[in-house]
Amino acid sequence: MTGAPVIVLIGPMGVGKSTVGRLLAERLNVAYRDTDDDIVTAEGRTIADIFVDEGEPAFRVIEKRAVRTALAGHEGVLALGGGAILDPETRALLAGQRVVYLSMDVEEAVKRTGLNAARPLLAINPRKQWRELMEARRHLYEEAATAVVPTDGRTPEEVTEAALDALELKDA
Ligand SMILES: Nc1ncnc2c1ncn2[C@@H]1O[C@H](COP(=O)(O)OP(=O)(O)OP(=O)(O)O)[C@@H](O)[C@H]1O
Ligand SMILES: O=C(O)C1=C[C@@H](O)[C@@H](O)[C@H](O)C1
Ligand SMILES: [Mg+2]
Repeated sequence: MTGAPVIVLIGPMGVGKSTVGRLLAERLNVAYRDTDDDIVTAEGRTIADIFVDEGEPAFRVIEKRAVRTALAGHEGVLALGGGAILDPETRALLAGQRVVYLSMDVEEAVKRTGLNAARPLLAINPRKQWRELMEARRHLYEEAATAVVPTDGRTPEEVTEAALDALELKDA
């Protein structure tokens, strides 16, 4: 019998979920886990390859399963893929969890993600794509969040401290 993750990180591609997630895990002395990594390991191929081979809807089915498994089996810090909150069952599972939404503005997003082909949803015209994704998703991130932590102009260490403060886990 395992409990829930101590923190679930959500937010858009490149906002720093992996970077901050590892720092939070170190601070809290727990393990870090990332559902994108779980999917790559289980499938034996990259996320970009899954998108190309099977399309986004098939990826979302795989992702939903990976998120459910990780929420039930991981007690450390858990980062979800940027689009995981699109799924209503995933959002229902997040209710009652300690969820941190890491946010940033579009210019910061372009700086952090660049033109990286590993992010298939930002492969063409990343600034426009990112704006459109956020229009569709911002309210979902906000609704799922226990705490919103802006990352613009903050180092990963500062974001980590802000998240611990927001969750009142500073002395944990
Ligand atoms: N607070 C920060 N300030 C500046 N750069 C940052 C910050 N946090 C992360 N980065 C940089 O931004 C990039 C994306 O960070 P990271 O991979 O942690 O984001 P992510 O949310 O896990 O992205 P992904 O969508 O790939 O899962 C990396 O190059 C990282 O070093
Ligand atoms: O925002 C998204 O829809 C995605 C984010 C990444 O974490 C990956 O899960 C994938 O590239 C899709
Ligand atoms: Mg990541």
